[in-house]
Amino acid sequence: MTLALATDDTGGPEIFASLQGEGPSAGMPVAFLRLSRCNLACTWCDTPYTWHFEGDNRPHRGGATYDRRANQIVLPLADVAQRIAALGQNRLVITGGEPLLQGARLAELVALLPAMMVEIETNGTVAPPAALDACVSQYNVSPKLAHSGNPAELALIPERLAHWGREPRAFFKFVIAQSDDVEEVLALQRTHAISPARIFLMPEGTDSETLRQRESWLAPLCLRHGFRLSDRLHIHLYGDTRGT
Ligand SMILES: C[S@@+](CC[C@H](N)C(=O)[O-])C[C@H]1O[C@@H](n2cnc3c(N)ncnc32)[C@H](O)[C@@H]1O
Ligand SMILES: Nc1nc2[nH]cc(C(=O)O)c2c(=O)[nH]1
Ligand code: SF4
Ligand SMILES: [Mg+2]
Repeated sequence: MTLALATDDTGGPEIFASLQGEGPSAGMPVAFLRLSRCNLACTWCDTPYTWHFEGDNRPHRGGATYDRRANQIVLPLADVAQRIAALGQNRLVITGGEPLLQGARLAELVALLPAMMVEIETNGTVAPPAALDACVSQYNVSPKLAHSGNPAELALIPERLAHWGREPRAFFKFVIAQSDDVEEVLALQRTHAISPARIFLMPEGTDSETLRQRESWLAPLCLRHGFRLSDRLHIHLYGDTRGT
């Protein structure tokens, strides 16, 4: 059994140690595993190399294209597990791309790992299989608002959002580019009765200046609505660089 992984700048698998830069565990030292492929196509995605493969025009869900010859690495689960264990961390963040597209294989991967907390970054559109769900400590769910450019019927699936709303291990992390985007968050919060303490607003941006500027108007909005603010620590520390 194998996993399809994103590659770093050297062409190797994107498995690395870093500080979690976003959400409830920000600042924690963790191991990262970045998988390839996504079912959405956010206009501002900071990892388009995981899904926007060139050289093929076959249609793919969300308007992206999919190329079997793409720059992704397919590795046996045992090799992935060995590389993660070698990082010596006690917490693993699995991201992508959309990692739950390979959910069944992830369950097999976790079974090969030393005991670790497992955190999943997801766009919230794909259900985790029960075998994986049983090993997950935390879900960081980032539903995509209109400004992401995805059709709402693909990005905001009501029964999926209702599931995450009921899931106590799930935190919501909304990417915000303009203050108007928060109206959509408030509507989703009301519909799914989500406590504001489980909602993070995070500025869209891949450089410190943009993040700081957007945080200047996001902070008062968080105060007004009881939401939490997420910075993007890794951007300040390392810039928009693969493998960090
Ligand atoms: C690259 S995504 C991978 C996981 C999953 N596909 C998702 O969207 O949650 C990881 C996180 O980065 C966020 N993100 C991606 N591009 C961003 C950008 N330009 N500015 C701020 N956050 C961004 C996503 O919303 C998500 O929370
Ligand atoms: N340091 C760091 N923290 C992160 N938190 C979520 C990330 C992601 O891309 O899912 C990410 C990332 O790419 N790097
Ligand atoms: S859902 Fe996540 S990986 Fe997919 S395009 Fe959007 S931000 Fe990128
Ligand atoms: Mg990232």
